[in-house]
Amino acid sequence: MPKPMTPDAIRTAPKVLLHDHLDGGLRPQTVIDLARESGYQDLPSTDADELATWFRDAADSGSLELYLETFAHTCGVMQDEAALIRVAAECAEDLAADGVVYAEVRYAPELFQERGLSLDRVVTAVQEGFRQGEARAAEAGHRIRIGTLLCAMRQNARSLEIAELAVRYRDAGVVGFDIAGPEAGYPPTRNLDAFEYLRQQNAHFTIHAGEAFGLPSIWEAIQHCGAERLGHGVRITDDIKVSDDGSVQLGRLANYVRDRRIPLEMCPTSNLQTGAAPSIAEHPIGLLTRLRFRVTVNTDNRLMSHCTMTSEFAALVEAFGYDWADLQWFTVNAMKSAFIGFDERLALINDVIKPGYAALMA
Ligand SMILES: O=c1[nH]cnc2c1ncn2[C@H]1C[C@H](O)[C@@H](CO)O1
Ligand SMILES: [Zn+2]
Repeated sequence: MPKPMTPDAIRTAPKVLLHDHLDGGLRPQTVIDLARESGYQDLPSTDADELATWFRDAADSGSLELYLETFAHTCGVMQDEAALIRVAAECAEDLAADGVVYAEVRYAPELFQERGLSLDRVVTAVQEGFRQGEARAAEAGHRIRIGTLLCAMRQNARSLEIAELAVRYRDAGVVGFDIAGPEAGYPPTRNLDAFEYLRQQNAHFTIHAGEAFGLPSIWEAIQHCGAERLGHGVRITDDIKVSDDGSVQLGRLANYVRDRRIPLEMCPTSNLQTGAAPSIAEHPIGLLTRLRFRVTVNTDNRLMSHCTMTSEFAALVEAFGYDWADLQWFTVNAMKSAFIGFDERLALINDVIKPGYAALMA
């Protein structure tokens, strides 16, 4: 008999997370502690429950630009190495306790320089934090492997410098690059020199595209910049026509994305908050999964969206009736799409993911 798909059972299932922001996943109490230690004065509350609610409500804004304003408070308290180490270590512990076995966690090093940290010190501090968190998680009986993605902020025009940083630390835990921040008005082609450099270095990158802006953003990300994956990519449905009789027609870009198996890093709850989708039940993930795009499920920002991988999976199970085989499919899709090497991905699929789901389905 398959195990009933309760949140507790889903938590025990091996999960893979490709799109999670370090500065969007702090524990509320940690934000408060770090603010006190560093003298940060601007927090809207110093009560952990109240602060958690504030982040969720403020992020529930209906626009990506307003959603992004909440990061001033998390970045505001992450301006020294001790804070970065603590946040990264807790991130690893929290993901591991949620049953995540492999995660790619991203952040923008340029946002942590308000008190003079160099980019290199930011990266080494975060890597040290992940190392500590992985070790503490292992002691608690949860194995997790974390790879890091470095983001450049679209509005800041420092992408080549950050791409070089990502390549410099590729053998020290950094597995790829991304651009994040406001999408409308900042097309990915503004960063062509960075993407060109990364391709020449055989380095991996994804691009936030098709979240707050539509098909041109996705097309540029893939065809001009060479993105291997799409952050969100929900608006690819603008190129898919569903007729009243249920028949479906894909445009050329949607066909390309599906044919090339370009991974979509979908983040359902985050999309409700920024207005990219009206509800989980109406989220494009339902259609894209039915059409067998390479869909992956992600958290984006666990603090702002008040979510975990378990709660995202549980919400999809409730809305679409997915079973364990579907959750395994999302997980294997994500593992296949990760930026670590083929041997490691294969080992995680065969030794961890498949046996984990087999036990739940038996
Ligand atoms: O969903 C998002 N779209 C674009 N940018 C985002 C999203 N979530 C977080 N960010 C930004 C805010 C963070 O400060 C930055 C790096 O993690 O990335
Ligand atoms: Zn994101």
